[in-house]
Amino acid sequence: MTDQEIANLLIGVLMGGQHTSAATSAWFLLHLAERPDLQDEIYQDIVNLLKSKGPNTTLDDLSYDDLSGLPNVNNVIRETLRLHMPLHSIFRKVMNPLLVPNTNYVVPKGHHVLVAPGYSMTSERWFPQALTFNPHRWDQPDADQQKDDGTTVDYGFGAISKGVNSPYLPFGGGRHRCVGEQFAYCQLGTILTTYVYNLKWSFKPNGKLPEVDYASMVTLPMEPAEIAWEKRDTCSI
Ligand code: HEM
Repeated sequence: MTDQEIANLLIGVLMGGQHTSAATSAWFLLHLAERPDLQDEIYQDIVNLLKSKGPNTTLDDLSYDDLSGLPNVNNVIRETLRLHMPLHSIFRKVMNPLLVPNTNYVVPKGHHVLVAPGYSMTSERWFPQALTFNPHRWDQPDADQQKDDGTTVDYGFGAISKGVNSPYLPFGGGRHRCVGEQFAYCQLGTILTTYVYNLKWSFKPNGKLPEVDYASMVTLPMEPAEIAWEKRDTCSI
């Protein structure tokens, strides 16, 4: 591999792996600032999980597998990614003349096409009350009305769905689908669990959910995006 290729790959992993998770964390903190009820639900889930693992269990004792026992944590991440897919545009180079379905248009070889899954992820057609932050919509595992045929493929980083015809595609689809999805859920779940177990938060007086900055490379909140913290009894930071 050349130095240029190594540098390109590192930029891909660092950009793809850091900015995306940072943006998602910012958005779930901001949405939860409006929803103390959801913070408390997650807090109660964590307390129950720690109790179930025996006396004196702390957050540090939790493992990767334990995150699957915190459904509200995963649902908050899933819902945040629905409303705020960090990479709003996905590009593909057309390798063979491409007929646009149900039309006479053909995209010539060598051109690029752009896909914006945020369109279907915020469409009423697929998600009732689409612009409302409602993690509980994911209590139904098929809330994305996945039209998947159930087949999976393993490109070397674990089996993933082959399907690209779901309206919910925050990690893209096909051959260049995100390789970091599982890592991202682990990282984001750890961040959210740590925040909720230690702190409660809300907007400052007159504060509100900020607008989206679509001009930034990943969809970040516009400034000001400030919240006020309060320590919980279980705070250890
Ligand atoms: C919330 C977190 C993340 C989101 C929403 C996300 C989203 C995406 C999307 C939309 C793509 C493009 C897929 C396509 O073109 O179809 C992608 C590709 C990629 N992601 Fe992620 N990503 C996240 C986290 C991560 C993490 C944590 C890593 C690495 C540790 C990572 C590594 C990559 C890489 C290397 C690619 C390029 C794959 C390829 O071209 O074959 N991502 N990601």
